[in-house]
Amino acid sequence: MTSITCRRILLKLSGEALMGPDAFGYHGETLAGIVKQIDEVAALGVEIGIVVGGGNLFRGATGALSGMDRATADSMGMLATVMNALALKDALMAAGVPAQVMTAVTIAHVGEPFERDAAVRHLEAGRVVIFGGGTGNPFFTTDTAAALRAAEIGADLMLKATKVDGVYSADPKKDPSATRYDELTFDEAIARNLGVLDTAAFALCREQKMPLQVFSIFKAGALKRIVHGEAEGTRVVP
Ligand SMILES: Nc1ncnc2c1ncn2[C@@H]1O[C@H](COP(=O)(O)OP(=O)(O)OP(=O)(O)O)[C@@H](O)[C@H]1O
Ligand SMILES: O=c1ccn([C@@H]2O[C@H](COP(=O)(O)O)[C@@H](O)[C@H]2O)c(=O)[nH]1
Repeated sequence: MTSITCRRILLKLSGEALMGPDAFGYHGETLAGIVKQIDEVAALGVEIGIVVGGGNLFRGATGALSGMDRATADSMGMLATVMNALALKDALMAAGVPAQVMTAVTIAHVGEPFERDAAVRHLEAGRVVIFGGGTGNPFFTTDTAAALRAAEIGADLMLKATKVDGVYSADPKKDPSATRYDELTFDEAIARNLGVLDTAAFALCREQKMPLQVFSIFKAGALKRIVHGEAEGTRVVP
């Protein structure tokens, strides 16, 4: 196999991916498959930060649609991502992978409050750091939180692990004629309004010259192939 192309990565993990074929919550077998992929890469010595979404539990926009105050609904969404961070930490620890949860919203006894230097120390000590609570601010998403944490920890690469196998010309779940890109630029992704990542997250990656790889977390061994520099999903480049 080829040599490792990154030293430190930030993995944005879809919350919805954690529910596998179910309609809500966590699917044990799917979670185990994700943990296996993270373990494979951690075993190579790659430092791994993770931002996990909340789509398997709650999204603020859904709460707002049913009449909730948006900022309150977003706080609930952020708490959902903390729950996912704890579920992921538990599954990683059970598999023997050291992991630490850090939260953007302070919740005593649940995880450490996010602090950049401490996060880097955990990474250097070989712990997977799971960032819960998004950015800590309403009206944002975990995509933007991922781009932010990737920049803060000095990641070489941001990865978006999701349910589709890359960036398409349109949402492949809605348009079966959509075609997948192997590579495109941030300028192209923003100009074409490609909805796989929010525009704020695309823009932050572009500004920070942070390459992004979008891939399906359901493909066994995909994460390992990416850190070995092999083609997988779509690469978005500055
Ligand atoms: N141009 C596109 N290319 C690929 N996927 C797209 C595109 N436009 C929209 N999507 C949709 O974006 C989804 C992934 O992003 P989304 O933010 O909805 O979920 P997520 O990152 O999986 O987070 P969570 O489930 O935690 O909210 C895909 O499942 C896909 O249906
Ligand atoms: O910085 C953030 C990140 C997230 N939220 C809220 O959490 C949910 C779940 O996150 P997803 O990115 O949609 O998976 C999101 O819908 C927001 O309600 C937030 O407020 N701020």
